[in-house]
Parts: sequence; structure tokens; C-alpha cells
Amino acid sequence: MDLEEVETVAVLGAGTMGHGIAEVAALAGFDVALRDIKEEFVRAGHERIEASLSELAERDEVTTDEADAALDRIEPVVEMEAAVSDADAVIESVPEKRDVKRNVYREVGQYLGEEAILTTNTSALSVTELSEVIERPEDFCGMHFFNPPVRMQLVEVTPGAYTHDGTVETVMALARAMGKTPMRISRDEPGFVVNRVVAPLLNEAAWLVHDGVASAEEVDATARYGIGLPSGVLRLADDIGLDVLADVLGYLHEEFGPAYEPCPLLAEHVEAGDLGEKTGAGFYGYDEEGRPSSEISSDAIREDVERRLLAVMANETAKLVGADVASPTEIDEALMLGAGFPEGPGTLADRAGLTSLYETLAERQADAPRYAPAEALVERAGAGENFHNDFSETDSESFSDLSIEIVDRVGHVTLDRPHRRNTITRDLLDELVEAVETLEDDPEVRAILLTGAGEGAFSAGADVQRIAGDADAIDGVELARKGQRAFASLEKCDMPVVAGIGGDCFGGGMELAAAADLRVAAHDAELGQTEHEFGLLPGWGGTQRLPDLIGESRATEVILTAARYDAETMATYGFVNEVVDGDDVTERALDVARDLSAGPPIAQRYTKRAIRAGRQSREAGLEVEAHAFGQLLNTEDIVEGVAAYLGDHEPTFEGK
Ligand SMILES: C/C=C/C(=O)SCCNC(=O)CCNC(=O)[C@H](O)C(C)(C)COP(=O)(O)OP(=O)(O)OC[C@H]1O[C@@H](n2cnc3c(N)ncnc32)[C@H](O)[C@@H]1OP(=O)(O)O
Repeated sequence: MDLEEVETVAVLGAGTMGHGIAEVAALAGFDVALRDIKEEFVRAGHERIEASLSELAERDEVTTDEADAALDRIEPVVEMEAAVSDADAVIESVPEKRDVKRNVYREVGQYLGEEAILTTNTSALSVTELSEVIERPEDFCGMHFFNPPVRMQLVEVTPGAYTHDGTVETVMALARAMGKTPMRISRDEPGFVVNRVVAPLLNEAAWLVHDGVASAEEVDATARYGIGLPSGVLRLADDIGLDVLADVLGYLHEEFGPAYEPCPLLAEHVEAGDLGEKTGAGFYGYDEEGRPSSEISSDAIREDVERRLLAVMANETAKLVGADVASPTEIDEALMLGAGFPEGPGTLADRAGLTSLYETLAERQADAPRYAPAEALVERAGAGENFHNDFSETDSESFSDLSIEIVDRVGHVTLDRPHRRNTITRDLLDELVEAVETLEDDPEVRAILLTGAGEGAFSAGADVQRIAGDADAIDGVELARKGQRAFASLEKCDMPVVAGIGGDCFGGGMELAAAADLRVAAHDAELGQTEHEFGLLPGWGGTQRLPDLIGESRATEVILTAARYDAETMATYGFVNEVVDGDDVTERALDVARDLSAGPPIAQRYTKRAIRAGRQSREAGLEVEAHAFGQLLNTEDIVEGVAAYLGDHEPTFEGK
């Protein structure tokens, strides 16, 4: 069956995942049958969808009409025949028990049309094993969504041993039609990619508490503020459900042996009925609104805990790479899109140093077999290699948080953290300085263009989650200086710099744009110095550069109100030079940069310097201006400029 033939989708199971998948399918325009074994379960799922759709409408993510239409497309049913007999695609999302799923498939088989495809949202079980009770295993495939489906981008598409390629293609296309990013998993190994990393990570977090090495608060503080995992790890376990986690780990343990021995704390919580947020208790207590009993404090980071969590993630990444389940890049992408990691486990491990993470595992191996280093990790660490050693493909520098491309004579720098709205970390600041140096050293490059990757964001400013980890005042001062120096390197660069603002441009993102020479913004971009919302101030040059650009009165208004402005208003304030249609912003900003790259380099350099000097004092500025004027009279560029004027042709400035 091709995607074009899919009109009706049946979702089996109206629980946490099932209702979310049904919502996404309905929003994508499919007719949906939502089925569960009892009327009350289906009704509860339907109510959750209704609540979620009205929340989306309140947040203007969909219109009220779209939300109403999506709800109308969902038919709650209890009878299996009514659910699947007209379905073109079935997504099974019943509890993670092999026998329960197999029984459902047997029942589905009695009513399913001959052409229909059957998929499973299993997060860990072998697709091949599940398919063994299915009449047409060639039309069966793994289609694993992440929680909550309406927000999480990834769908792991895992073919079993009997799945036809055509079925995989249709499932990939169906995921795309539902607005998701499908990733084809090369091998049907239990846990696929995301759970294979996340489950052992959460297990290790639980062991740390169980063994009395660290408190839950310390483990989560380290995960959130040290490593940058937004939900912490034990909090994430509570969110997933300790019963679900225990099941996944139990299965991995059964399949792969002692490396996945579940921490006894999980079974203890499950036996006590404390399954996490959904029951109001787990590693933390939760109130009726799902708010945890205690906040994760940023001053409880533990270096030893960080190393253990990173070492376990590195080991799992190596196992997946070694077994050809996915490449380091795919694993990184899967964890970012499916688990909301700010960076993938391969990148995090590379940064921490594979050799030292290997040593952490090797030292601990005597305590428990789960630390046995994977062969692929031993090899890489032994050879001094990283997961991402293939940087040699880019000729000089290797960047992970931004990318550089030379287009004509423009060095195009793209902030490349789209999953977190291109927020700015310490690493990104370091890379920005390196990128500017690289471009300045390249004689072919005569202008810089700065944009943000993905749709809808130039940069949402400093990654506040990471900043909150810098509770120490000295560290905070250093962080401010780091940003100031990085943005100054852009401002002081001799070439013209253009910022193409394609969407959200807040806080440090706006300070970065202010360090450019010209700003082209999309019509629907929003800008603001929103630091006061967080009890911060624009610490990356914003209190100085913004008044220089738009005057003290407006700058004070922008900073003190922390308001979010549209691009037109920012153009009237003098911050934005040009406002264009959203789709055109990169192209137009590139045109501006391209035009500037044809300008006279020495005159451009001195103009920037004179303007900067003038900010210190008018006299200093005029002095630079006068000397520069004198120097320019002695250049080949002025000869070319005058000749071009007299000869009525475009000048070719060489910067000599
Ligand atoms: C010296 C400098 C200081 C500063 O820069 S202070 C920070 C100033 N920045 C801001 O005020 C912007 C804060 N962010 C927002 O208001 C919203 O976000 C946006 C309007 C930019 C986007 O909203 P939406 O489209 O609804 O997306 P989403 O779900 O809110 O964000 C997507 C993911 O990006 C993360 N994120 C966004 N901004 C930041 C940030 N500044 N620091 C850390 N993370 C951020 C979110 O948390 C989320 O992540 P998940 O998908 O894991 O939930």
C-alpha cells in the first residue's frame, strides 16, 4: 500500500502514547479510529486529545477550526472489527508485553483488509519476534513514536526480518505525512536506538541512588545542569513511568544479559505502586497538577556522577555503532529528536574524552558486569579516536554547533542547534570565535553572513538551562566575558557582517545580531532583549551595543520591558535594516552580503574601525577617519574605483 491510499488510520490503545498518536494522525488529516478494550479507556483517551487540542489552539499552534476538525475525525471505538476493518494503516500501541501484543495481532488479523499495513509502536520489543504470529509479516513494521507524540519529532521505523521494503517506505512516508521525522533503524535490535541509550542511562541514575553514591537531587542536578539534559534523568524516569522503564530494562536484560541488570529500586517502586508522575509518586512526589515536590537545584552538580552517566551513554553508543544498528550521527540525531537531548550522546562523549570515559568503565568493571566496555569503545579509545572522527571531510576546522559554507565570497555561518532554537552555549561561543578566525584567514572571503538553522529561529539566546548551572558568580562573570569577547570578535572583524534573522531572536541572540553590521529580518520574526524575564541582564554586550544602535531611550525601553517586538517595529527603532518575507530572508541577506563582498575591503575595514572608535569619543573617531582617508588615497582600490566611475563599469576591488 502506498501513502496516497492511506485515508483511515486505526490506533489500538488509547493510553499515553495511543491517544497522542491518534491526535497527531487526526491533525494530519487522517480519519482515525481510536480503540481500547473498555469504553472508559477510550473515553479517557478522547478527553485527553480534546484537552491537548484546545491547549494547542490556545497557544496558537493550530486554529480553533483545525482543532475542532481534528477532533471530529477521531472515532472512539471498542469493537476490534469496527476499528480495523476499514483501516488502511493500523498503529498498535498497547502495553509493552509481548503476549498482549501478539494476542492483539491475532484478533486484528481476523478483520484487517488485505492491503492494509500493521505497525507497532513498541519501544523495545523485537519486531521480528512480534511478527511471527502475523499472517502477512511482510506488511508489518515498527513505528515508534516518542512521548508526547504531539511534540516529539522522531519516529523510529524498524523493519523486522520479513518486512518488505515497500512497507518500510509507506511507514516512513506516513510518519512524514504526520509531520514527524522518521529514522530507518538498520537492525531490529531490542530497544532500537533511543531506548537503548536512555534506559541504561536511567538505570545507572537509579543505581547511583540505590548504592548511596548520590542523592536523587544530585543525580538530576548533574544531568540537567552538568550534562544539559533538560528533564534530568530520574525526573525523566518518573515521567516515562517506572513500570514502563522496568519492563524495557527487564526485556533488555533478558535479551542482552547482565549489562542491563535493572536496579532493584525500580522493582521496589513498582511493587509499592509508585510508578512516577502518573501515580503521584516515584523518585519524587508530585501534586495533582504533576508538579514535583522539589526543584532541581543547580548547585548540586557532582563530577563523579557526571562521568558515570556519560560513560554509560558512551558505552551504549559504542554498542549500537559496533552492531551496525545506527551511525554515531544517526544516534545523536535520534536522541536529540526523540529524547530532547541538547546534544547527542556521541558528541557529549567526544567532548568528555572517550579514553577517560573508557577508563571510568574499565575501573568499575570489577564492581559490576554492566560496566564492561563495548568492543567498539575499546577500539576507538585505544586508537585515540572519537565517535565523530570523520570531521576530515570538512577541510580545516570541525564544528558541531555551527556550520560554515563559502558561497561566492561570503562566509555563511549557520548557528546549528535547531532543536533548541539555536540557543547559545559556551561551546558555540568558542566555535563562533574559531569560525570568524577561519573566515578572516581565508583570502577568498570578503563578507560574513550569519543565520540560524531550521525554521523559525535565528537564536533564542543563551541556553538558560546551561547558564543556571553556572550559579557560581565567578563563573558567571567569565561566561559574560566569554560572550562579550565572542561577539566582539565578530564586530571587530574587518569584513562586513550581515545577520539574516529568520525567526525568534531573543536575549543573547539579539545581542549577537547587534554585533553584525547589518540586519535583515523576516516579516514574522520576533526580537527582544528578554533577559529580565529570567532575572538576568543582557550580559553579552547588550547594555552597550543596543544604546549605540538605537539610542539610549529606546534601548532602555527594550531591555527594561523585556518585550517581544515584531520586525517592523524593530526596523522603525533602527535595529533592523530591512524587513522581507519570511521565505526570502536567507536569500536576501545573502544578496546583501554578496554585494558587500564586492565592496572596497580597505575602505570597509577603516569605516568599521572609525565608527567603533567614535563610540569611545568623537575625537578618536574623527582621528581614525582622517588617517584612514589619507591611507585610502594611496591604494589601488581608489584607482580602480575612479577608473570604473570614469569608464562607467563596475569596479573590481582587490583590497590593495
Ligand atoms: C546573556 C544572554 C542571556 C539570554 O539570552 S537569556 C535567554 C533569552 N531567551 C529567551 O527569552 C527565549 C526563551 N525561549 C522562548 O521564549 C521560546 O522557547 C521560543 C519563543 C524561542 C520558541 O517557542 P516554541 O516555538 O514554542 O518552542 P519551545 O518548545 O519553547 O522551544 C523549543 C526547545 O528549545 C528550548 N529553548 C528555547 N529557548 C531556550 C533557551 N533560551 N534556553 C534553553 N532552552 C531553550 C525549549 O526549552 C525547548 O526545548 P525542549 O524541546 O527540550 O522542551
